[in-house]
Amino acid sequence: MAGRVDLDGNPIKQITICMIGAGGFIGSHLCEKLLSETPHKVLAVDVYSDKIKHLLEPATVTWADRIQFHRINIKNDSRLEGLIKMADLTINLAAICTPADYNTRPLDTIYSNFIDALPVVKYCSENGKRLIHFSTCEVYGKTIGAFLPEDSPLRQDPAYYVLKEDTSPCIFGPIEKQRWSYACAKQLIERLVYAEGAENGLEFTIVRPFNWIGPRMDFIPGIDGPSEGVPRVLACFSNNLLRREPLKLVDGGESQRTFIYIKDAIEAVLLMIENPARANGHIFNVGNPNNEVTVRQLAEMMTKVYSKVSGESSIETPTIDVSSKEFYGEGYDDSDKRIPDMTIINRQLGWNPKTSLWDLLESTLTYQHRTYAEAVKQAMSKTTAN
Ligand SMILES: NC(=O)c1ccc[n+]([C@@H]2O[C@H](COP(=O)([O-])OP(=O)(O)OC[C@H]3O[C@@H](n4cnc5c(N)ncnc54)[C@H](O)[C@@H]3O)[C@@H](O)[C@H]2O)c1
Ligand SMILES: O=c1ccn([C@@H]2O[C@H](COP(=O)(O)OP(=O)(O)O[C@H]3OC[C@@H](O)[C@H](O)[C@H]3O)[C@@H](O)[C@H]2O)c(=O)[nH]1
Repeated sequence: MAGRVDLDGNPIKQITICMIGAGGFIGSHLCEKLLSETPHKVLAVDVYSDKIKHLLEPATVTWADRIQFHRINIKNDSRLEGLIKMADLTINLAAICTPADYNTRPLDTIYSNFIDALPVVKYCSENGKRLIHFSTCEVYGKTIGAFLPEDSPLRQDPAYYVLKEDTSPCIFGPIEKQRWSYACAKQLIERLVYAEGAENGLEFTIVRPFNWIGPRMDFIPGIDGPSEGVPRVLACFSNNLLRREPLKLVDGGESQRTFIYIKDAIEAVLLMIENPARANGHIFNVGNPNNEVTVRQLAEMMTKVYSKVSGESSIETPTIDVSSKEFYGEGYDDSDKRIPDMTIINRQLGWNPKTSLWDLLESTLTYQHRTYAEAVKQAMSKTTAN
């Protein structure tokens, strides 16, 4: 760790980071990276700590003095301001961010993504502290191309679908499509952070993750989360594969996504943390434009990869179609296509993703199989016995 320098060759000083939502998927990987590869200190804030338990158990770690866990619900805890004051940088990851919640729990979604984030922005601004705020690629909503006629040749033109931080509009559906409650709340908090920068000099960076995936994402229903819960697509499909049941394709699985390996994405976040002069005042897309698939193609690839890593043949009918109303309920809608433009992050931080979709699925599904296969088998045999 000695002699670490930033992108401009200046020595990197040790800092203290208040990480809110540190116990989640992204937070757990970021904590791991900071503790194992940097000298920085982490004040980890979350209501859960299961995903960072391995980093907190003193017997196993050499960095025990560099991480503190604070079990705090940021909705209503006066200790939050004190922690932000103690830190040089605050990273806010806390949010309700699973699509199954957006249309079924729109109030919780809006409160979590906007109202609960307000004090964090305010405390950073008032105390002159730097903030890295996690937004989402969902703020782009649908592409302009989605509104062109099906047979329009312009649909092939990147100008109509590549998503650019400084020029693309945010296109959401009508209010009754409550899917957009999340995107809209995230958009408003982005505008607030940006305005605090413009009017009060807040030093900020906004991150727009494009489908980061990998180990520890969400939960497997009935194993380490509620049996009726609906996680994001990686965990939904992993659950189906573990239980040897067909993967459910919502509305034909035609939506397109670009998936990035969590470990590649975390490299980008570390560059933002350690290069404030290059990251402050910017909004960054963080994704892998080379890993685009339809959800149907994702299902097919995950089926093949899971077969390889588990040694089990795939089932006869690997996928089934299901309507969004049946799967998510009333008010669901979808982003059609999400390709991040990489100009700004390339220019400011010289960062590029590395891992192909096949490779990231292979390591992630190996993890899923090792972590869950036995527990799923036991849970299923119990259900059959009953
Ligand atoms: N994973 C992705 O691909 C992705 C994509 C776009 C945006 N994001 C954004 O990145 C951030 C982190 O996402 P993630 O995938 O790690 O999600 P996650 O659900 O795994 O992590 C969020 C964490 O925040 C905590 N949290 C929520 N409300 C809290 C509160 N009131 N007080 C304290 N802790 C609270 C949760 O307990 C959880 O551990 C979110 O803001 C999300 O919107 C993620
Ligand atoms: O079992 C499933 C689950 C999901 N899907 C589909 O797979 C696609 C991806 O679904 P995900 O659950 O990963 O969620 P989305 O990509 O729509 O949104 C996510 O993207 C960015 C983040 O802000 C959030 O983490 C989340 O909103 C959607 O089209 C969804 O309808 C299925 O076809 N079957």
